[in-house]
Amino acid sequence: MTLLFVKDLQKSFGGVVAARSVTFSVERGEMLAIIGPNGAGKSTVFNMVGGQLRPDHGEVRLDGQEITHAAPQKRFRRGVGRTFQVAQTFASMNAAENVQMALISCHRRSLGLWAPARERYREKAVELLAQVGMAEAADIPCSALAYGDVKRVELAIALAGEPKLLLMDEPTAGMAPRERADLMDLTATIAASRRIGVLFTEHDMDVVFGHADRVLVLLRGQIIAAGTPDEIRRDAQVRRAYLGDEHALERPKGPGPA
Ligand SMILES: Nc1ncnc2c1ncn2[C@@H]1O[C@H](COP(=O)(O)OP(=O)(O)OP(=O)(O)O)[C@@H](O)[C@H]1O
Repeated sequence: MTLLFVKDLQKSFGGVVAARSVTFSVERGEMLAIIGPNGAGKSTVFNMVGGQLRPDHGEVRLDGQEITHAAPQKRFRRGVGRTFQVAQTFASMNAAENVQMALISCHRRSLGLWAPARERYREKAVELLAQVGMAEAADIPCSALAYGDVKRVELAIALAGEPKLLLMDEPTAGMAPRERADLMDLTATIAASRRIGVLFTEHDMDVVFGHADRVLVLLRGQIIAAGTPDEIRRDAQVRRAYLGDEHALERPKGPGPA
């Protein structure tokens, strides 16, 4: 069964139609990018899937179950995880404690109260950090980590909730080019091995064309194209939408200097 199915989503703000008849799906293990010029409606669609915005019309289904009007917390329990544009870790806590907090909040009902918080889920947290290449940073405060490493810790935090679908809002914003490629390679490997569907918005075309399995292009709230990175790069309507930025759709040249 399709993991995420979005049908006919519609959202207006006053007179502005931010999303119009938006229909798409995400399969398990698939990386789907939503792109489009500024104001195209990417955040609007993304937030309707995450539950931060209520659609005027249409439906959102996860694993066949309707979640169109479910609050973000309920979606989270159903398997929708999310990372944000700006990393959301607690700077004063170390990497392991940040992941432990996420694990404690995910498993809160099955916990006894006698174990000190510092020990709860420590092993599982370090295991998750190892999966994102950060096991050695377990005891380092997040405030002392490089930004790219904080984003990896954030990925481990998102994985603590065992998501079926991971929403990533501009996952590589603020990162150096090599760090971007590394984070997205890691995300793709984890998505494939755990069969997690990943829906992400992204302005960096190297990231999109280098890491998405499929790309959706929005323009003025409507999907104008959907396909593989190569199909999208060749699409005349998409090229016109990006007119004025003629390099935006060029083939990535591989990782540049960090
Ligand atoms: N809360 C809001 N109130 C009024 N208008 C809004 C609101 N949110 C979005 N819009 C409008 O809806 C349209 C789509 O906005 P949206 O933020 O979804 O685009 P976007 O593709 O994410 O843009 P960007 O790349 O600049 O982040 C824009 O015209 C925007 O001004």
